[in-house]
This record gives sequence, structure tokens and C-alpha cells, in this order.
Amino acid sequence: MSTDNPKIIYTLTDEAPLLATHSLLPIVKTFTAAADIDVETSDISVAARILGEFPDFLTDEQKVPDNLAELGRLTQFPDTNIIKLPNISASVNQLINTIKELQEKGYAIPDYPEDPQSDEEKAIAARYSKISGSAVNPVLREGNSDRRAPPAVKRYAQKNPHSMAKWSPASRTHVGHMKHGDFYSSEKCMTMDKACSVKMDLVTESGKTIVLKEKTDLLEGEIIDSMFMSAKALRDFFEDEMNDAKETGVMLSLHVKATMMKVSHPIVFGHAVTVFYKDLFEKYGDLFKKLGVNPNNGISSVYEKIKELPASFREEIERDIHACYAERPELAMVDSAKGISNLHAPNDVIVDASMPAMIRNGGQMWGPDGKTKDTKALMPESTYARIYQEMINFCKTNGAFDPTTMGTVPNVGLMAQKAEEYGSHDKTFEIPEKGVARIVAEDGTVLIEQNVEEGDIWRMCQTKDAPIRDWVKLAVSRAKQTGVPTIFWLDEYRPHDYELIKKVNVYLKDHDLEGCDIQIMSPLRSMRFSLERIIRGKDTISVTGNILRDYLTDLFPIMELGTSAKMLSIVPLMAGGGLFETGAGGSAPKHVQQLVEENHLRWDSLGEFLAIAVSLEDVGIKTGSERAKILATTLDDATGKLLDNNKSPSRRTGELDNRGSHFYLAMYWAQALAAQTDDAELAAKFAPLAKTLTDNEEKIVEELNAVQGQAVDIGGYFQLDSEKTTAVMCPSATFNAALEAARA
Ligand SMILES: NC(=O)C1=CN([C@@H]2O[C@H](COP(=O)(O)OP(=O)(O)OC[C@H]3O[C@@H](n4cnc5c(N)ncnc54)[C@H](OP(=O)(O)O)[C@@H]3O)[C@@H](O)[C@H]2O)C=CC1
Ligand SMILES: O=C(O)CCC(=O)C(=O)O
Ligand SMILES: [Mg+2]
Repeated sequence: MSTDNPKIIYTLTDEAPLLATHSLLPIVKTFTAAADIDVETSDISVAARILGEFPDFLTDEQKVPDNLAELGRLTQFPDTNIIKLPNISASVNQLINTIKELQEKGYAIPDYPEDPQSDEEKAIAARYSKISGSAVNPVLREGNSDRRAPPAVKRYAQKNPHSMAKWSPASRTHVGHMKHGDFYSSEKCMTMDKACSVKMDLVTESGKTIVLKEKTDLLEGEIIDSMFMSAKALRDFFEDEMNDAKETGVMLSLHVKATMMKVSHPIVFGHAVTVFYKDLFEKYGDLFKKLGVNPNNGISSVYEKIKELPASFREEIERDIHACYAERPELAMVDSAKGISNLHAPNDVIVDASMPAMIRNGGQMWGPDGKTKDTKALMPESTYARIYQEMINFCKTNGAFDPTTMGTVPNVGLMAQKAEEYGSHDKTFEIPEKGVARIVAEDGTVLIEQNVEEGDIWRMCQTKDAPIRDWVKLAVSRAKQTGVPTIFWLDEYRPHDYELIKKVNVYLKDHDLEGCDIQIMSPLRSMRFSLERIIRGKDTISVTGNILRDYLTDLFPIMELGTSAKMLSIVPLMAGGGLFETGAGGSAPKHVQQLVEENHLRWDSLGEFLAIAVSLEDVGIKTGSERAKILATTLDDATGKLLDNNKSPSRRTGELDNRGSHFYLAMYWAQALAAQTDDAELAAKFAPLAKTLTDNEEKIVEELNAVQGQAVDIGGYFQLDSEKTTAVMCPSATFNAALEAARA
């Protein structure tokens, strides 16, 4: 059904946010209906994206539309309003598990070809690669990023500080990064003086020319980068760092973003695995190849593939795995109780969340014995790793941050039109043989070339001019609105940043900068500057490229607020629409586990509350709907009250959880609407709901909490049974009836 009503598209995603949606959406729809706003859903879960990609394998009843493509199309229209929840950026392991679940449910989709040989297998692998990794965000993020802690949230954190472990000046924790042979060392860059198309090829030492990417169209003013990571330098780095950790007795951890950097980082992860377990891979190299072990998927791939061997042989290999631990340093664990280490699977430790969690924890991670310890945090690429070392140094000198007094560091991030690393996935290659990697223009001119060796990871990134202009504009507007010093984190010694700096200096002149304090500093100086201010309670806006956007919008919120889930995360689309993201974190797989085992969901939907409010405000501004504006302000009031009254979810089973916090939001929202005087009809409409919820508060909370403690069935992991999940997520008959009555 389509109406002329303003429309908000609410995405259905994965894991904890999808569970929370089953409870929150009926509430939201009850309220938006009063302002004649349609809230439509769009399923972009990893399962739905797989089904959308393979209609030719499905029955007519099973077919689903390609929702992501449709949303991508809609980002180009000014009246588009999308609320985007975090979704799984699937590693190969996650993709395979999703496929398996769907096949078991009767969808005849093809197996994932782990080692595609035939043309048919290669075609299927290419179709699956569209779904793997960070496949959603780059499509929807047709605008730059504005992430910040709203004042009410910041005040709440200052009054109710989360725990912060102590930092000792004697902490041995440090970052290990490459000093040569990484992307930083090899980066070359140029700005296009006219539009053209380029080819990426490799001229091998043996005289062949291998075309790696036939055609990439470039616009005038676009910045392109070429860079490679030397496989040899990377392996030497891992070997040296592992030996150092062993000799000095410090625990080892690896921090990559194999989901978002979906081509390069799984390879980096794979090298870490084969270097750490080098005796194992030397001994069983041929067998592992035959079995299809892929170290890029972690040591879990070995365990998975040896399952098919006779028990005695399998046990021998398992003994050899264990023998490696005697030679190597202790490994940081993801789940020490289950013996799952940092090298188990690449999606288990994701740098943007894992480094802040470690820093918040006094620089410590969990060891195999379940105790927390200092760690050597390996993050091979030095481009961005050094900012973490700067923060670690700061904590060693100044102690842990104090959430009650610290300032805030919001972020304005460049990411539109697949800026920087976002656009590199189809331009990243593992070099098949030694030669010269080249970016060549149509007329045959070689624009950039570099000498590479077999196994090196070579990539090209693109950053278009219009997004850069838009990013500078967004930074200036935040600087003006806040009066806060605004720092561009750009490294003039890095070729890419050098080109960006030239543009930033030009585009800043398009704006009236009266009263603004805007500076450009290297990422290290920017970090230091922001930290010196933050401990004095002062705020500093960070304006960064795409990767630092990702890193900083978990790093600072986790120190300031305890989690990045509480961030306001707006993407003003360049075509005029709005993409309202919820929080800055991910889909919290551990929360699903707790729900399934104990029927308690500790997911905090604060990010959703904030996003819905700005989405409604946007509808109000764009359509002139006063009711939408009232819904937005009353929702913000309700959110503030929820925080003040401590009605956020508890981590502990038996206490108020996600569902209970949604009840309180509904009650406070209805009360605020009933109390407002701008629209008497709206007030009258919500008065009965406000009364019913207020009168039945105790009963509803009791109904919501009583169900906890037992295992529940939601009918799947990647594809939920909607009915079963709704039953689990909406267990209060009294609350359900009240909402239904309000909708009638
Ligand atoms: N925007 C997006 O679409 C993003 C998607 N992802 C995807 O999310 C998945 C998991 O990523 P991961 O790196 O583990 O990061 P997550 O942010 O999902 O998890 C890290 C931890 O942060 C805490 N957390 C995150 N969100 C909330 C919330 N709303 N309420 C309460 N606590 C929260 C949880 O801590 P605790 O366990 O202590 O409660 C959680 O375990 C991956 O598949 C990744 O690809 C990741 C980042 C962004
Ligand atoms: O796209 C992704 O995989 C993750 C994105 C992310 O972590 C972020 O935007 O903060
Ligand atoms: Mg992130």
C-alpha cells in the first residue's frame, strides 16, 4: 500500500538490532500513525541480501526483492528518509553459516565456492562477494558522516559514569605496527586534472601483462591513491613481533577490520595465522591445501576442515596446533571460557571496537587463563595505528580518562561516494607474480606505477571532489554551530592527505569562517591536542577521512559514554535526503547469545531513539508537518527522561532489559505528547495511552521481567522466524493491548 504520506524507511538488519526492532517498531508505528507518517521496513539483513542476489535458485514464493539496490537508488532523492540500523558485514565464516541456515530452511541457494575453479563457480563466488564484508554501508552512505554525543547523553554519562579500569605508568601495553613495507610507506597519489578512465594492470617480470581491473572511471578533481603492502615485510613484521612478545613475556593480540576492509584485511589476518602457527602450516601445508583450509578465515578453518579426517589423524593435528602455543606468546582471547582466541576467526576482533575496549580496560585484554593482561596490540598498517599508541602513551602518563569530567570529541567523517578505502574493494589485489603494478590512462599514459612482488597487496582508492567539498562544508557548519575548535586530522607527509589539504584550504575559502577555530594537524598532533583538551573538560571536533571516522567514533564514545551505541549518527545525503544511523557500533552478537540462552536482551536502543527523533524532525522540516516536529521534540523529551530515570537496559538477566526500556520510552513519549499544548488534538489522542501505561507500569514491567531466565526459540540466527521473535520480544499482554488500543 502506498500513500502520499511522508515516509520513513526503517531497515531490518541482523542480530541484536533486529531483535530490538521486533519490540520497538510496533511502538514507533503507534506514534507516527498519529502524524500520518508511514514507517515502511526494508530488509537488508545478510540473509535477505543473499536471497535477493539468487532469485534464479529460488521458487517464486521464496523470491525477495533486492532491497539494498532500491535503497541505494533512493539515496539520490531529496525526500528520502532512511533509518539505518547496524548490520552484519559478513566475513566468509558468517556468509557460509548464513548460507547453511538458509539451505536448511529449504532455500536451494548454491554453496559458497571457497576455492572457485570452474567458470560457474567463479560466477557464483563473484555474486557472493557482493554480499560479503561491508556491502551495505558504502551503498547507503551517499553523504558524509556527522557523529556526536547529544548533550543529554553526555550529561547522563557525566552523572552516571561507566566503569573505567586504572592505567598504570608501568603498563607494558603498546601498539606494534610496521615501520616499512606497509601502505603508508608505499602510498602514491595524484589529483586528476580531467575526467578519464584508467586500467589497473600488472606487467610481470616474465613479460606478461595481466589486466587486474579493466576500467575505472574518474572525474575531474578526483584524488586517486595507489599503495601496496609487502607480503614479505608483513610476515617479517609478524615474526619479529611474535618473537619479541615471547621473549619479553607480553600477551599478543591482533586488531584488524577484516569485515570492512574485506579484501585486504582477511589476507593480513591469514598471514598472522600462518606465521603464528608456522610449524603447523609447514608440516601440513599440502594436506591443508587439499582439505581447503583457508587461513584467512582463521585457525577455525583448520578445525573445520580436519573434521572430515579420521579421529586419530585429527587428534595428531590438534596436538600439533597445541605444540605451536609452546613456541609462541600467549594469545589474547575472545572467549577464554570456550578457548576462542584472537586468531580464531577474523570477524571476532574488529579494531574500531576492540582497541577502545582494551584501552577502557586499563590497556588489558583477556588471556587464555581468563585473567586480564597487558598486550602487544598488533595493527600492521602504520597509517592509523599510531593514533592508538598516542592515546596509550597519554593514558600511561595521565591515567585513565574520567567520564565525569572529560570533554567530548565528535566527528565529521569523509565517506560519501565510496571515498578512500570504502571504494577500494574492487581495486584491491593479491599480486600473482613479481612485476610492476600500474594505473594506466586510456591513452596509454602510466599515471602511477610501483614495483611489487608475489603476494603483495596492491590497491587503488578513489576520493571524488564533490564529497570533499561537502565534507568541508559539514565541518564548517559544525564548527559554527558549536564554536568548538575543529581539527582536520591530516598528515602532510602522506601523499593522499597532502592532496586533501590543498583542497581543504581552497574549499574553506568558500565559507565565512568568522568566529571559527579551524586547524589542520597531523593525526598524532590532533590526537594529542584533543586529549590535552578532553581531560580539561574541553571539546574538540575531529574532521577525518573514512578510516579515522570509523576508529574515532568508537574510540571516543567508548571512553566518554561507555559505548558508541549512544551516539547520534547522521548522514546528510548529498542529494538532500537523510540517512539516520543508529549509534556508531555494530550488531553485538554476544547480546543475541544472552537472549537465546536467558531471554534477556541487553541491547541499548538509545541510538535508535536518537535517530528516530532526527528522522522525524527532518520530516517535519521538509514537509512542514508540525505534528512530525512535535513527535520529534516529545521523543527527545522522553529519551531524556528515560536516561534521567535510569531506564536503560541492564546487563543482568532478571532486570529491566531492552524491552523494558522500550516500554518506558513509550510511556514517557505518550506522557509528553499528552502534556504538550501545541496540538490539543494530538494531546487528546495520546492521553488515554499515557494513562493506561502509567497506571499499569508495575504490571507491565513485571510481565516483561518475569519471562527472563529461560532459553527461547527465535527460529534461526541469520533468518529469524518473525512470529516467534515477536512473541519473544513483545511478551507483555498488557502493553501489547495498550498499543493496539492506541492504534485503533
Ligand atoms: N554500522 C554498522 O552497520 C556496523 C556494523 N558492524 C558489524 O557488527 C558486528 C559486530 O561488530 P563488533 O566489532 O563486535 O562491534 P559491536 O559494536 O557489535 O560490539 C562491541 C560491543 O559493544 C557493545 N555494544 C554495541 N552496541 C551496543 C548497544 N546498542 N547496546 C549495548 N552495548 C552495545 C557491546 O558490549 P557488551 O558485550 O559489553 O554489552 C558489544 O559486545 C560485525 O558483524 C560488524 O561487521 C560493526 C560496526 C558498525
Ligand atoms: O561498514 C562496516 O563494516 C562497519 C562500519 C563501521 O564500523 C562504522 O561505520 O563505524
Ligand atoms: Mg565503526
